[in-house]
Amino acid sequence: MRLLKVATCNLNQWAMDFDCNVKNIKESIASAKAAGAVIRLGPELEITGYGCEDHFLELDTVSHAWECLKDILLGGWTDGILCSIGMPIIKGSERYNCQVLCLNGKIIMIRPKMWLANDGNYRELRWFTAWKQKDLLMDFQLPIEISVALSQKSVPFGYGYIQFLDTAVAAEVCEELFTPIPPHTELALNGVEVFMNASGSHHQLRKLDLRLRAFIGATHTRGGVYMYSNHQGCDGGRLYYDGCSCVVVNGDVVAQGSQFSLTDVEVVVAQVDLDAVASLRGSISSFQEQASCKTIVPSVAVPYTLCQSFNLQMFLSSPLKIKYHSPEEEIAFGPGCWLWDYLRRSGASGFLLPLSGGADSSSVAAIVGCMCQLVVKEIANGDEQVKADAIRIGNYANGEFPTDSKEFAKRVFYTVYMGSENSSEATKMRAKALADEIGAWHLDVSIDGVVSALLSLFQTLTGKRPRYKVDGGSNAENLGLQNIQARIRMVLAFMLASLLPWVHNKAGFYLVLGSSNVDEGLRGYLTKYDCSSADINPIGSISKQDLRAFLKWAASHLGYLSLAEIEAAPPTAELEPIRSNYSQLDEVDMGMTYEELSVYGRLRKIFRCGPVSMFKNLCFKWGSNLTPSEVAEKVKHFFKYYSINRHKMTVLTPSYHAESYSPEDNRFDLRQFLYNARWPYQFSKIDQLVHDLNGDKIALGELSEQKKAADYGDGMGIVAAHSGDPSAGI
Ligand SMILES: Nc1ncnc2c1ncn2[C@@H]1O[C@H](COP(=O)(O)OP(=O)(O)OC[C@H]2O[C@@H]([n+]3cccc(C(=O)O)c3)[C@H](O)[C@@H]2O)[C@@H](O)[C@H]1O
Ligand SMILES: Nc1ncnc2c1ncn2[C@@H]1O[C@H](COP(=O)(O)OP(=O)(O)OP(=O)(O)O)[C@@H](O)[C@H]1O
Ligand SMILES: NC(=O)CC[C@H](N)C(=O)O
Repeated sequence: MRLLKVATCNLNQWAMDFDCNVKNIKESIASAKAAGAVIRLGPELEITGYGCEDHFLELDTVSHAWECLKDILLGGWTDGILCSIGMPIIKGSERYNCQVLCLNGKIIMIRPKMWLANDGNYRELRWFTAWKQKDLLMDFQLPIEISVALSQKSVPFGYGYIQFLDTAVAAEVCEELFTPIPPHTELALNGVEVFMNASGSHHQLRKLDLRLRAFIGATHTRGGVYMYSNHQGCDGGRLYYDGCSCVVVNGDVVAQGSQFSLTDVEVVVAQVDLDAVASLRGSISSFQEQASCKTIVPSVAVPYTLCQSFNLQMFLSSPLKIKYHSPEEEIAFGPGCWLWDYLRRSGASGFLLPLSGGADSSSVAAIVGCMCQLVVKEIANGDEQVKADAIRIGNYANGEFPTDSKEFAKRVFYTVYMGSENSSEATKMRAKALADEIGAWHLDVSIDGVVSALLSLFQTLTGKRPRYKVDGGSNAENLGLQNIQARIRMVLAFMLASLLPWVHNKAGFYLVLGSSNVDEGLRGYLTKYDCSSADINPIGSISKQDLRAFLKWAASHLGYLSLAEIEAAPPTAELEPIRSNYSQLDEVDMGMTYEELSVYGRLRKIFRCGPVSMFKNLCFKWGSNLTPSEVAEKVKHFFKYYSINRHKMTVLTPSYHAESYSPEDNRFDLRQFLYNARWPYQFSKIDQLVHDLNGDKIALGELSEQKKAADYGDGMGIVAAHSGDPSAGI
């Protein structure tokens, strides 16, 4: 037997905070050593943080990373343990995203990333060059200060592996695993038994399965130990890196770290027998045949052993049942942890939420409640960092700290219901009931006085007073009157967030939380700079469908029972007067259902459909219920409003990124914001297709009743917990 103890980790790094990052790296190495591990893997670009973005272009960032690495190496941290540490490195005139492999105070190899992540949220090609010299390791002269400090002049740089006396180990960096020809295939044929994947991978609902399938696939038929390390937390942007560090042996997960956690450093250890890898490889004839004619990958020989021989002090890690969170849990915990990082790092004293008693703002309130529950739980588990942050933010004194989530919420969470003459008693009561259940400091104010003051000012200026549509007003008057309410709420929210702490003798400010969901953004069913224009928004890329499922789940699992009633109520903006024969409803106003919006959103973004191909796809999808001309009307209606309102995406509140169909304009869904909203060329093509189809419906026999229900019904909502959408990318 060749027994090997390995450690990987989830680290909560913060882009550009070198002190925080080095502290976490050292702590993870110390825990790995304490557990007896001889390999320690950390996440991609862990010294700088993954999300430095254009800071990678600054030479300072690269030189600070070297300084930190020098500190780690001179501090004896790498004595007796192979450490893979991620940082940017400039070689000649190019900058590479590298794994620096260190042992006993020396750098033994530098492995630059060969296939960069450059789609969706990723723009690595903007900052790094991909390493392309695959057939040789080059000699890299270390920067002079490092060279002097380490008494080491140069190091092998490039693609290759490390040949120890008893095994071979190689790095495969994040995206490389997900390429059509991943490096581990030929590395395995070259005898590499341990793969170290350092990653910077963000959370997306239902994505974990895609990752795990890749680790399992990499080692199931070709054998190997696959180590995965990831960041965990908000490192300064819209993404939440969701940990899940793990170790997989020959296709079995034998150690799995958390996906969502408030802990800064989590080390995951596994004890494996490398003879199990050799044995599997030896039993597969095709593996042997391909290995015998492999392309030779360069290697660095290190005369050092990593393994122990058979002994009973070291038991073997056995296969685990993989833990997946349901999408509802993902919505609670991902944004909940992201909010905590944002709060503790922003210097704010809490959150303020305009709480309408509707589904969206109530979801945000529940997520903040979940955050408070997580904080109390983590403190009870003994996390000193969470405790120190909570004491500071919650303003505790005399050795007190949070032990009850409602008590903690009262200190860090204000909710405010801002009613107008158009608000109903029902939403007002729901808002109050929910705030009480969470423990928030709740306020209830009427904004009618401010609205009428503004209208009087307008009347003095123009001599006219607008009327609602139900009272005989025009569309423009109706919209104007609605938007005054929405925008006054925004002004009031920011005023309260900055002044309420002062009223309560607390220092600092509160962050205003926004609550528009992804579908409203896509359709533009929100007022520009309304109450949803906030500092940050935890649900901005989550669909209404998923939020409703979340509310049902949260009612029982977070213990906020009033959410069940909130979920059951029809969504309404309550911006127009309620009359016996009229009450404003979202889906009527929008001219489409939230379910349909989810379908349009996915087709537009994930399947990259323009109007014509969306029409064709929907003819198949909905064709048994709708004629082509009905489908055409729906598609045109959607594209008209999408394009009229696209400008609103440019000022969207920064939101947690949770969905691959997010329309977020600033970083993710890059499109113009001035359109010809009549789409004359595309719409006339659709008209021609409708004409050619001559009113045909899709042949009914071709669709089973079950499929029809799934496609037109709730088939686009929350699906099985871990059925990742392969087309969504990883
Ligand atoms: N192409 C373009 N490029 C840049 N900016 C453009 C623009 N077209 C209009 N604009 C600007 O945008 C303004 C129109 O947008 P906006 O002010 O949003 O106004 P608008 O879209 O006309 O109205 C807001 C809609 O959101 C609905 N709503 C639903 C639910 C909740 C809430 C809420 O607020 O709580 C609101 C409300 O019922 C109404 O139908 C124009 O007055 C103009 O200033
Ligand atoms: N009466 C209100 N008091 C406080 N905030 C409000 C009020 N009405 C609306 N808002 C704020 O404006 C946002 C947008 O309103 P909108 O009606 O779209 O959402 P909602 O009421 O939370 O949910 P739903 O869309 O399910 O009705 C809300 O999420 C909320 O933050
Ligand atoms: N940092 C990366 O290479 C990201 C890879 C991949 N797109 C992921 O999300 O996991």
